[in-house]
Amino acid sequence: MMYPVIRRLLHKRVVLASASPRRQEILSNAGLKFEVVPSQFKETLTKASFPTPSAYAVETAKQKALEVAHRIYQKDLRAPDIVIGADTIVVIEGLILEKPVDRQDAYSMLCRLNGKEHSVFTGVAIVHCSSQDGRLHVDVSEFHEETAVTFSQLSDELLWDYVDSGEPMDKAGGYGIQALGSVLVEQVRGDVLNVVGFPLNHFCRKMAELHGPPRPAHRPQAQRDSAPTTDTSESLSDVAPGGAGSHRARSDEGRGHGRAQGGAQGRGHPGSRDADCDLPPFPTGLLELIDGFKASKALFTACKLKVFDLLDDEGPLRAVDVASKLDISECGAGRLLDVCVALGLLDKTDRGYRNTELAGLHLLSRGEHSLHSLALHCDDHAWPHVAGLDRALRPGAAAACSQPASGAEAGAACPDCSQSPDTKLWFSGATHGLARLTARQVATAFDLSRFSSACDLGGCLGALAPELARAHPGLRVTVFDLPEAAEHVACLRSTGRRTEQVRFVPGDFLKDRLPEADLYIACGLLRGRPDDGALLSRIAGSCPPGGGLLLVELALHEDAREARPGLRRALHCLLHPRGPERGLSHHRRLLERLGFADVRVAHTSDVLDVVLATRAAP
Ligand SMILES: Cc1cn([C@H]2C[C@H](O)[C@@H](COP(=O)(O)OP(=O)(O)OP(=O)(O)O)O2)c(=O)[nH]c1=O
Repeated sequence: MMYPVIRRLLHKRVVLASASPRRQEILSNAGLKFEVVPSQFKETLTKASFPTPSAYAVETAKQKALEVAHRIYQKDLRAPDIVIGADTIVVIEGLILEKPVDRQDAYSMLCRLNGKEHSVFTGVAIVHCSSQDGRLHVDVSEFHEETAVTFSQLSDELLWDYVDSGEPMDKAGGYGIQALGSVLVEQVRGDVLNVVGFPLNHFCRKMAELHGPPRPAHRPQAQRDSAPTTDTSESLSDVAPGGAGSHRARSDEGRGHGRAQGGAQGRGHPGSRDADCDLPPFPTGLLELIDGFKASKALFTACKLKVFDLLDDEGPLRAVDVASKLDISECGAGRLLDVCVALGLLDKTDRGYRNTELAGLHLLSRGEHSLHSLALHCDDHAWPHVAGLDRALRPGAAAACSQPASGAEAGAACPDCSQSPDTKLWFSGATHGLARLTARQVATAFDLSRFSSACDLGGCLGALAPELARAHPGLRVTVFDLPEAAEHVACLRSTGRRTEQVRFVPGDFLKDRLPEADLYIACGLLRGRPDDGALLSRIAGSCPPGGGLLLVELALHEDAREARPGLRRALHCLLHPRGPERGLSHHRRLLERLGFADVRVAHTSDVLDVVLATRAAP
């Protein structure tokens, strides 16, 4: 069972700004998918300046979360959707106790708590982030939860024994109720998870309030910020009778940050029912899925018309000007531009439409991180493929692709595979922006310091080599690709990137002798290639014992429970009904058969998986 509101967050980039293993465990157990980025905020706020201890905890939680949100934004130039911060304090007789600084301090704290009741407060900050005008925009929601804990009367000896266990040191008030510290506790009133560091129940209610569809007008909204109430299941339900209008209202509240970055944001929960009118939960997420193809097509069309280029050059522009400059109808232009606004790709101002930061970064036809060609590729190749999906799934259409690959026409190696959108994608140049966006993650996915030379087969469109050189200053990188690919590497030279470590060697990795190296890199070369074993065996033949092979592939991830990677892989397989299913286990088996050992995997992003294998001694 998963809280509906947690399910709604599965497609958002959620970050927990905490190093606390307890908080991580509580949120993981609830099914939330999140990244952990511990906060570097120094907990030095002046306690006396806060009207209440809880206000101090809430402010500390907020500062923790904001520090992480700003750090991520500075690093990625992309706002995460949600950053969660928390701070737990113990309060006895008005005195705030945080983590003990040493054993004596821990003992003193425990003595204060001995035989008495105290309060544990956890302040929580939920920071919704978006990027506006090139700056991070935050919308902070906060709350606190209080739990009363009573200690038994305990002997000095027991308290010292407990201090000597080491448990108190990283915990507010010097005890951990979830472990050995439970022997100290006689009574708890309230949410015990709040004591352990995170008030999950209150968090879910708060999130339901923030992310749930508006409740029907005839049922007044319950007061949510009070202590835990008994209507938990009701308040967490997805129920929102109404129709499409209810979703619209949610977007209008300004909670649409990251609209263009995720997929369905919630799914109907068949288990919960509105007791009053016996309607099923309103399937907001499902309707978003049903409409998803229209959103994609609008984005593709705007890219094809170069709307974003035009607005970058001349914006802000009104619909009438966009229409005349692109030679489309005024009414059509207005509608397309408004859809782009709703998708978070354009802003509508008094002076006309202009690109959002997301569109400016990724949807112009030029630019280092442009995904424009990827969008065009999806429109031209993946779209017709998806449109014919029902035919491809019919019996008889599922025979495994068995034609051998030949020569350097990698994308056209097999007629069936050549029709597969993702295979073409790697070879069409459409992934240039994607390759650039992911190159750093790939280059740093593993410690490669034991290698002195690397050979990037196929060159990965010139994107990976400079990142490898940057991340591993001792590594010489050879890009081995067809002569016509030399321009990719040459153009890096003109951009002044670190290139003294990088050289280009022309050749066909399917036919020619591979340049010597102790690390071979095959980026996007295997997927859709029926003879992937033959290519890997060529590499194995050149790789010295102790040498490595770095494989980078789309959607190898086999764990369908992982929301985004799982979905990506499932969609990939669906689009390749005639291709063999090749996930991590296939590659692992193949590599081991070819004499590679210690096969390790890094899931670098939602998009790529990186595998590092070491050539065993013969
Ligand atoms: C009272 C009590 C606290 N604690 C923990 C919860 C918190 O992790 C910790 C209080 O310290 P915090 O400063 O709230 O959190 P933290 O330093 O562990 O992590 P971060 O600042 O990165 O978010 O005490 C228990 O684990 N059990 C308990 O019974």
